[in-house]
Amino acid sequence: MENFGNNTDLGGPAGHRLEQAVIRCQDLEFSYEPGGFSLSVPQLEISRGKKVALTGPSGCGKTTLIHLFAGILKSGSGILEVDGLELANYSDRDLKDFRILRLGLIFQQFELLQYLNCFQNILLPFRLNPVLELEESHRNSALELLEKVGLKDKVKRYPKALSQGERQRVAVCRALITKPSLLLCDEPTANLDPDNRDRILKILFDYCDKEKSSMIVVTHDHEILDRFDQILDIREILPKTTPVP
Ligand SMILES: Nc1ncnc2c1ncn2[C@@H]1O[C@H](COP(=O)(O)OP(=O)(O)OP(=O)(O)O)[C@@H](O)[C@H]1O
Repeated sequence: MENFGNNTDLGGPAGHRLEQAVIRCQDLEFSYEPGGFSLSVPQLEISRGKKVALTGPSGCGKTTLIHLFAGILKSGSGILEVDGLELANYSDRDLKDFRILRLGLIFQQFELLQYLNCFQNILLPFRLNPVLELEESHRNSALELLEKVGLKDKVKRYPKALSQGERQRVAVCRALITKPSLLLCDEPTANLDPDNRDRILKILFDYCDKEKSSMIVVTHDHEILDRFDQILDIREILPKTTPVP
C-alpha cells in the first residue's frame, strides 16, 4: 500500500500519475441504503489531463458520483480507480490523506469552517495533514489566489460575513492551494454573476493547463459547456440508475 503519510510530492509526475486514465470504473455499484437511490456504472474512463463537464437533471446522481470519485462514499462492488489508485484497497485514514494530497474538492455547500477566516480556510489542508508542511510560499499563494478571485480585501473575514458567491470563491482557492492532480468541482460557479463565473473558470482552466491536472466539473450551466474537452451526460454513463420515487 502506498504510504500517503510520506508523500509530499503533490504536483510532480510521480509513477502512479503516468496512468492514461485519471478515472476508471468497471461494474461499479453503489446505493445509499437498500431500496434507496442506487447507481451503477458499467464502464467509464476519463483520460488524464482532460477537463470534463458532468451534466444531467437534478437528482440523477452527479454529486453522488463525484463523492465516490473522492472516496467520501464507498462503492458496494466493482472497480474504481482514481489517479491510478484502486480506492477499495485503502483505509478511511488513507483516503483522507489521498483527498488532501491528490484532490482539489469544491463542494456544493463549500464546506468552509466557520471559525476560520478566509486565509485560514484556504490553508486548512495544511492543518488537516501535518505532512504537508506549511511554508511561507503557501501563505503567499493563498494571498495571490485571494487576489485572483477578487477577495484581497476580505482575507480576514469569516465565512458568515461573506456572500454565497464569495464563499464559493474561497472554496475555489482552497481547492487549488495544494496543487492537486485532480479537481472535483460540484457546481463551482452556481452562485456567481457572469463576470465572476468567467474569472473563476479561467482560474480553474489555467491551473489545469499549467499543472497538467484533470478536472471534473458538475454543472447545470449550458453556456459554459463548450469550454470543456468533454461533456458527460450522467444519463449516458449510469444506465441502471434507480431514482427514488
Ligand atoms: N445521504 C443520502 N442518503 C440517501 N439518499 C441520498 C443521499 N444523498 C443524496 N441522496 C439521493 O440520491 C439521489 C442523487 O442525489 P445527487 O445529489 O447525487 O444528485 P445530483 O444529480 O447531484 O442532483 P443536483 O443536480 O440537484 O445537485 C437523489 O435522489 C438524492 O435524494
